[in-house]
Amino acid sequence: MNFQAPSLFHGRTQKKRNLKQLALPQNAIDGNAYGCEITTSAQEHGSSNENLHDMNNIRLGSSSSSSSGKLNFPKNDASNLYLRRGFKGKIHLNNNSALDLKNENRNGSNEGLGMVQQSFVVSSPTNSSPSTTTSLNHVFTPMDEEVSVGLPEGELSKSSIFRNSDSSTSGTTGNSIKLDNLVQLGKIGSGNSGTVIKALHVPDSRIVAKKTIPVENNNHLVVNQLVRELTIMKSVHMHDNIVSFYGAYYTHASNNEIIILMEYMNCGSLDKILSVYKRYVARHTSSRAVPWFNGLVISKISNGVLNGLLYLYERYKIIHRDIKPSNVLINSKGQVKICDFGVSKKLINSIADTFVGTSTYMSPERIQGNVYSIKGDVWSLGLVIIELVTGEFPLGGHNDTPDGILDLLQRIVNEPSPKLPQGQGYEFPKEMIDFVNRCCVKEESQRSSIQELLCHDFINMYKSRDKDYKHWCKKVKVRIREDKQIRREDNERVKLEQKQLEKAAEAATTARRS
Ligand SMILES: Nc1ncnc2c1ncn2[C@@H]1O[C@H](COP(=O)(O)OP(=O)(O)OP(=O)(O)O)[C@@H](O)[C@H]1O
Repeated sequence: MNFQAPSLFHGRTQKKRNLKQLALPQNAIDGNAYGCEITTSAQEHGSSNENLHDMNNIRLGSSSSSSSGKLNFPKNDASNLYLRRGFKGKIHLNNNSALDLKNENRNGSNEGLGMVQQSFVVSSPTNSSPSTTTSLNHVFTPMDEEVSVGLPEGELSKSSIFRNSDSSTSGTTGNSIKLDNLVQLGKIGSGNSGTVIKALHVPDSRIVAKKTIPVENNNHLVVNQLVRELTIMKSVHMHDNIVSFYGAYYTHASNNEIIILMEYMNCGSLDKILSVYKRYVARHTSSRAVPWFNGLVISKISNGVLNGLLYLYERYKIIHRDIKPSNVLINSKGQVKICDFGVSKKLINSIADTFVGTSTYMSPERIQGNVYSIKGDVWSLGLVIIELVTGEFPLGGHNDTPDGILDLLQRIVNEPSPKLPQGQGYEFPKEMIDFVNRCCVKEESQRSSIQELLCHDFINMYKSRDKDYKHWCKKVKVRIREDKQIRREDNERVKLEQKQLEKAAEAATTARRS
């Protein structure tokens, strides 16, 4: 493979976190479909190679003796390289070329080691043909060029919708994001309407979530309706409990798709956290795992969701209509935010299509086609809380799976209101039990309003516990990372075992033939 020494340091130093970006040209690393391998050696300044392969992150250089090691990259679009201050060494690419790495202290000494992060990009080579290019433009996987939606005359033009929100009450999101300036970091998840990936916005080192919604058959009706709804989303100013919207784009790729850029929430959605918790419990069967979703956490989540809903309604008359665990996001700063409001699901999928598995958080009045108010979202919140603390969707779990959507819908309408379980090892504060009961009232007019719930004792009793909740979020973040690592290792093990089995089968066939 041809390789030219790249301009390693892609300028920017983040002041706050002392981050620098290190960019390798796309083809600098001759990776294969499964990633690439880098050999490192740290011989100078007495740095040793810690070889801490932490997800996409590699940490180099700890304290004393010199050493070297191999680092295998999984198939990633980007990775981080952490160099301790004072680290000096070489990074050997598997094409026999080497890059010098230096991270000297200002005084050039090795004292006061501090972590400095260098990010570089290892693009998964879709086109593995060698290239000599060193242009930084080639480092970043270029996205499709955004194009006009082709709205009918008089409708919103590209410029009015396909830019990020400009100003807000609590600050500004600043410049618009260009898709070309994004580097994909990996898939976060996918839902009924599309796929969400994590991406790095290179100019300001901001991590964003990029949601792609395919629009089948160039359906202009759908596109135009989405554009109208995205316009509403764009107009929503920043709020502590609403995921910030950075922009929306319509692209002509192999298929047409709408791209929505939004704030990345680093602990993910409640459904994901619940899954991580379940796996954590399964791995710690011997020691009784402390429930993650305790009174404090549920109170803070409820408070965040209710405040977000109230803001959307009072300021914009928006009713969310789709409160469910995957639409409530958390970050390690202790923030709770709701997402996915405003984009009409019915345009993308019918109710039956959106019904996956055994859950729907729709209120009885909505199912029955009655007038739907913001209290429908209160019902959904009640179900979300029950699901978080029991680990099961309340109207369909515990080995009592409904027979399809019609059975589930009739359960919601005809069966008694869902409640928090009592006994069987469950213990909840009485305030929490009352709170959930007030959310899960089937008769809409009897159900508590958002304002009433925000004044409930269950919300007030944890008001002064922000610090504890923040601590919880940080811990959850660590557990998510551990879970990812364990699952990655498990996958690798399974792959290896499969390979070994295939080899053994091949050897047996060869032996039989001969
Ligand atoms: N801004 C974000 N930050 C971090 N993770 C996100 C963000 N937005 C979405 N996700 C994650 O991506 C997953 C997929 O989101 P998406 O909105 O496509 O579908 P969904 O909400 O799960 O289902 P549906 O399409 O039915 O609404 C979510 O479950 C969530 O875990």
